[in-house]
Amino acid sequence: MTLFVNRLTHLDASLWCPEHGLIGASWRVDAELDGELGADGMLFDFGEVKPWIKSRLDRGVDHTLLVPTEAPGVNVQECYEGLRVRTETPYALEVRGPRQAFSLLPWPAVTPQRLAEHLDQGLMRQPPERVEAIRLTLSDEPIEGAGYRYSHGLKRHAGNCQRIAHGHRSRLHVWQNGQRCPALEADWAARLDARYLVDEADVDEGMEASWLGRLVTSYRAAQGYFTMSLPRERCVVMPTSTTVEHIAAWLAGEITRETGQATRVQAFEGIDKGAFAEAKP
Ligand SMILES: Nc1nc2c(c(=O)[nH]1)N=C([C@H](O)[C@H](O)COP(=O)(O)OP(=O)(O)OP(=O)(O)O)CN2
Repeated sequence: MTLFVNRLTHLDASLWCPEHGLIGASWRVDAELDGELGADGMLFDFGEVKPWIKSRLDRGVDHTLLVPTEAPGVNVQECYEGLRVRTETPYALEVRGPRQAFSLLPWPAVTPQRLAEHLDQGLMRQPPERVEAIRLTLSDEPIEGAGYRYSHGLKRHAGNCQRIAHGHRSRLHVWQNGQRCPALEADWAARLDARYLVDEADVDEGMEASWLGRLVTSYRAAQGYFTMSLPRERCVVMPTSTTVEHIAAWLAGEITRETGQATRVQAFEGIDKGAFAEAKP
């Protein structure tokens, strides 16, 4: 017998892509489970499937930086903070932070298919009674218009959003005069795609970093000390923290300033949630 649970949860993470560098990802998680029925006529109570899988994903890869350790130029070392990840191509990045902020994956590149198989194997190490196999499917939300894949860290968040390099793949909706503005949406999504969004308060303004065209950001949060260095051109510095409320307000303000028109923005943080904001000239 095979049981299925669609839209079981979402996974939000960042990954190192040998082609594009640091990118945010949000995947919808669907699950299939194989096994024999028990005396109650069930394979595994739906009420238990979801918390079992979600709790393991939340304690594992969710809100981590997914590091393909066999990708060209990727180097991982233990360090005082926990782990240090360095990359070379397509650009040099260094991230340091507590061990649990990283998922080290022995592959040349992270793909949703490989990650799903890896998660299946992890879940099957301690399967519930009667479950003989599990297959997760990770899929991107279909985005018919503009979308962008950003990374960030929220140092004040009590949970895993405090990790300096986690991210999301998000829609962007913009209205002016009551009409959606696809050209503005595409323009701003392109400006934010594969970018690191950072609060200016968390930028270390060292002379050396600015001469080399790099941005260094660091902070202490409940899980430990985090620091990251990457090319300045890969970052978008905001005057506030990078909660989705602030991203929406910042976008509405910037678009209004550039176009001279009142603007309403719906910013998403991954799939199916986010914030609205409005600005006037
Ligand atoms: N009001 C806000 N709440 C939260 C924000 C935010 O910007 N505004 N941001 C975060 C984190 O950035 C986090 O990445 C979002 O994580 P999320 O997917 O919501 O995590 P959950 O585990 O809470 O949700 P599930 O999708 O159910 O796993 C957090 N909160």
